[in-house]
Amino acid sequence: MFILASASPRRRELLTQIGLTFDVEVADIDETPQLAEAALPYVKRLAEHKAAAVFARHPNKARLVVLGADTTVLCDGQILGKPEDEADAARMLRLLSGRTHQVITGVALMTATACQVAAEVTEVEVIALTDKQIADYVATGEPMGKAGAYGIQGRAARFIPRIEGCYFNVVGLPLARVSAMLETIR
Ligand SMILES: Cc1cn([C@H]2C[C@H](O)[C@@H](COP(=O)(O)OP(=O)(O)OP(=O)(O)O)O2)c(=O)[nH]c1=O
Repeated sequence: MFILASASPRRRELLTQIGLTFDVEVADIDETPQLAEAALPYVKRLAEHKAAAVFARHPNKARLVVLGADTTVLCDGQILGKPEDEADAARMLRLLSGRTHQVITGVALMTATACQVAAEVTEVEVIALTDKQIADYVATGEPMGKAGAYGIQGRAARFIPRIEGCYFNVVGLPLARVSAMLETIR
């Protein structure tokens, strides 16, 4: 049995895109970074925590495979999670404006015998945004529920001239990496 431990509709769509069938269960864990925790260990810890929370719920673990993931944005040393409200979204977008940041997704694949954990980094360039562009974008509602307050797969595509690395990693799952991890257990 393969379970995606995530509430993210993007992750569901991405896994479906590569032809996988799976169940979905939401882990719902505390995503607060620890004091002075760096971004890579942070996303790996959360991915593993999400996978472990769902794994623990199942009595029959012998054939259970659970995938947990966490996406965060790192800009100028600051970890940007999902915005709390519209003002927070605008603050994040002002920070991202006119510079390159990293989108980091941690993934954890848990079975009864092992837990593989990895993190993938994609560099994302954002054009210089005007106050009006930021206000108009925030008003669409798209930033809510997304790390760094934008969706590259949505309207924010027009603010992103180039990326370096895996596109799907920015949307929420590094598909080639996840697929390679799954190959090792099949
Ligand atoms: C940067 C970026 C993030 N995102 C999304 C992917 C993730 O859903 C979200 C980051 O939040 P996460 O905490 O990684 O995931 P989630 O809360 O949506 O779901 P769960 O914790 O249950 O797995 O941001 C985009 O959709 N597009 C983007 O361009």
